[in-house]
This record gives sequence, structure tokens and C-alpha cells, in this order.
Amino acid sequence: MSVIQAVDKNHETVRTDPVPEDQAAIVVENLNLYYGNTQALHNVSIRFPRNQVTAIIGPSGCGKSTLLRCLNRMNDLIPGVRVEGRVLYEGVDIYDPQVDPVEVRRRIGMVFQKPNPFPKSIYDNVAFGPRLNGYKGDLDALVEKALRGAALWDEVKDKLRQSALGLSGGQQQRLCIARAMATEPDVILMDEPTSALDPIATERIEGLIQEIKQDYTVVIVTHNMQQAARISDRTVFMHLGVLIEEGPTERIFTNPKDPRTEAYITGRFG
Ligand SMILES: Nc1ncnc2c1ncn2[C@@H]1O[C@H](COP(=O)(O)OP(=O)(O)OP(=O)(O)O)[C@@H](O)[C@H]1O
Repeated sequence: MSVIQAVDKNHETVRTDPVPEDQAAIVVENLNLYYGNTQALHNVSIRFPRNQVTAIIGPSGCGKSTLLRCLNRMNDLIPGVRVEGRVLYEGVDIYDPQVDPVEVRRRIGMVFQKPNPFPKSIYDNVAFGPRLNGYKGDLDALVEKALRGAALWDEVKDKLRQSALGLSGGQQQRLCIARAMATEPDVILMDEPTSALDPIATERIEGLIQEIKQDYTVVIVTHNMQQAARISDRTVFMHLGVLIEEGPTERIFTNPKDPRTEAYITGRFG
């Protein structure tokens, strides 16, 4: 591995093997985010490579979820939020006034910490997004494809009309992944998707994440460093709203360059 290291003077990010722009699904440039008068992100620049898993790690309150939510404009839904800078998705700034945030969220889907299926049937949960978007194709085939993609089909194929709320927590989270896949996105954002799950369900989701990167770009926020080490190709370390260090996961965990990254991954803070 060639190690190219550069320290950006403006926001002191240490980068190893930076992602070339043409390999990035999402490019974040000089992003600042304010909740009212409180600045939560400071001049963050980062590229998320296509068909890879990028993990965002860092101590509680460092801005991981805030950064993730910027990638599909979920922060727009929070009153008093102000965003400066650019987030380019396949070269288009998603914050451009011409861009429809609903379309952004169709292309860049999201899975949340707690499984949050709608109180509807399994089928209707998966069909919800495509129906909303006026999907004209074969809906049954699309639902099956999404459920297969989320490794849930075999468990639910005989009870598609039953309530999603009858599924286990791990199945519900895979259903939420299927629901995100059903709008045929390119990118799937995951905000601590296994923190409410038991170890077996967690292992299933982790395996699934590694499989789906063939078809999707995945960005995952996790508190669990072992999880980041197990499943991600690249790791991003944040602290106090600043992106401190990013690079190939193995390098971040074996040879962190910034003392704050080292302190965090060795459990000395956070
Ligand atoms: N809706 C909000 N309104 C005001 N401040 C917020 C809001 N959401 C987050 N913050 C603040 O922004 C900062 C970053 O929060 P964020 O949730 O992004 O961090 P995090 O790293 O994901 O934390 P955690 O690991 O605890 O989930 C924190 O100081 C938090 O208090």
C-alpha cells in the first residue's frame, strides 16, 4: 500500500491513500453545519468511494450522525439547521436549490439505529417507497428483489401480508434495509444499524453489509470500533466536529497518525 500522507492546514485532516475524485460516489467539500448558533461540523472535506464501506467513528457527540445526515439532506428536516459548503453526489451539489431533496433521498437511502418498520404488512413496508415514487414496473418482483437483497426473503416469503411488527428486531432491521433498497438507491447510509440488536442479528447485518457493497456505496456510523474494523474498507475518525483522520481501515487501526485517533482506538478516551 502506498501511503500518501497530507495534513490539510485548514482543518488538520490526516489523509492516507486519498480517494481519487473519479472513484467517489459522494464528495464533501468544506462543510460547516450549525444547529442555531452552535457549530457541529467544522470545515469537513471527505470523499466516499463507490462500492466500498466507509465507517465513521469517534466519541459521542463528535458529529458522526450530523455528517451522515448531511449526505442525503436529512438535516433539512431539523429546524434551525444551517449548512455551508458542498456535498456532491455524482458531481451534482445536493444542496443546490434546483435539486429536489426527495429525489436525493431516493438515490441515497438511510437505515436508522432502531428498526422502524411502519405498522403495515411486510410487503407494504417494502413497497412503500416505490409506490410513493409512482413506480410503474412489476412491484411484486421489486419487493422480492429487495427482500432477497436484504437476506430476508426466505424467512418472510410465506407471510408477506403479515404485520412487520411481528418480526424479530434483527428481521425488522433487515426489512428496513430492504425498504431502503426498494427505491433502488446507489448509496445506503446507516446510523448505528446494529446498536439495538443482539450479537447474532448483528453478525447477520455485518455480513449483509459486506455483501451489498458490490451494488451499493455504504457509509456507516458506528460506536463499535471492532465493527468498523471488521466490515469497513475505509475509516473516518471525527472529534469535536472536526474530521481528524481518514484512510484505509487497516492502516487507521494499526498505524494511526494523529495522537487523538490513537487515543480513541486504544480506548484512552471516548
Ligand atoms: N437536533 C439537534 N439540535 C441541536 N444540537 C444537536 C442536534 N443534533 C445534534 N446536536 C449536537 O451536535 C453535536 C453532534 O451531534 P451528533 O449526534 O452528530 O454526534 P454523534 O457523534 O453522532 O453522537 P453519538 O455518538 O452520541 O450519537 C452534539 O454536540 C449534539 O449535541
